[in-house]
Amino acid sequence: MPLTFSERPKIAASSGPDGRGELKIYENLDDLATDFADYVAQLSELSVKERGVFSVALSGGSIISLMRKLCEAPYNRTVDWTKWYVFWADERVVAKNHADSNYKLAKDGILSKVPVLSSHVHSINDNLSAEEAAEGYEFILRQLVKSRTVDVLESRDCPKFDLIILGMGPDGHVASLFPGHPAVDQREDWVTYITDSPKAPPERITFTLPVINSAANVAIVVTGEAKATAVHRAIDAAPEELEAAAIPARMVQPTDGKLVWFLDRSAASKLHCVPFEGDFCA
Ligand SMILES: O=C(O)[C@H](O)[C@@H](O)[C@H](O)[C@H](O)COP(=O)(O)O
Repeated sequence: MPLTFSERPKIAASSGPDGRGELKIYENLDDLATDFADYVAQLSELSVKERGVFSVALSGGSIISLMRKLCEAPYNRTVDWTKWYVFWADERVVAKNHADSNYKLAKDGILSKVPVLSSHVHSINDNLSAEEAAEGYEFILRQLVKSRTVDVLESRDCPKFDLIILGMGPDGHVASLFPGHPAVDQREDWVTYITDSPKAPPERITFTLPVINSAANVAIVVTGEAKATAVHRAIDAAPEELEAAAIPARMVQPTDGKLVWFLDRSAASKLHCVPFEGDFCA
């Protein structure tokens, strides 16, 4: 049996300044992946117990490989996968079997290895333009909110996912919300699109910030030295340190949900709010 959640070696677990989430920092990727699997499995169990479903939105990139432990014992047996409803916080507008597809990445990495029901996996229609794909995805979401498959944030007309899992780029983008891009300021639509992504491929659909910030839980999973500056700017840079446009990762502040950062030591190396001496394990 794996170590219990609190026994597993973390370097530090603390809360970011101004309540900007809980920080979990790990010496290595294996410890991060193990704890992350535990975190997702616990949220799934809680959501299924409370609502009978677990609605989760994935991103692309390295988070899928960091979710690999969910496909192994004990999670492949203990998680009630048939209650999962899977969405994408962002998706590239390419064919679903294209190497750039986040759907393909998740299917190959996780969904083909666990008994999630294919009818519960909601990928974009890959025969449409970016604009049409975003409209179509939002339509599906609105239907599932009506059926309460995806809960709704009472205070706002917004879907309330049980968990949204985000990666972050070295520029501080999350999902396909890039610094300075008008999509970051979209407050009406639930899903928008871009055709000029600075990260290839150019055409993508993406959840807007109101949807991300309406989630019951948001996990941002970031590893590697290349992202350390963006992690600092997102979590504990003083406002005067930031250029005009706050980076999108800093704008992830769930309305009444919980934000947790899963970081390896390299990605956390420029944080000022977490000294590395001693063990902050909770
Ligand atoms: O479609 C995408 O590209 C992603 O959703 C994007 O937001 C990704 O999560 C980050 O760029 C981090 O990617 P890495 O973890 O692979 O660096």
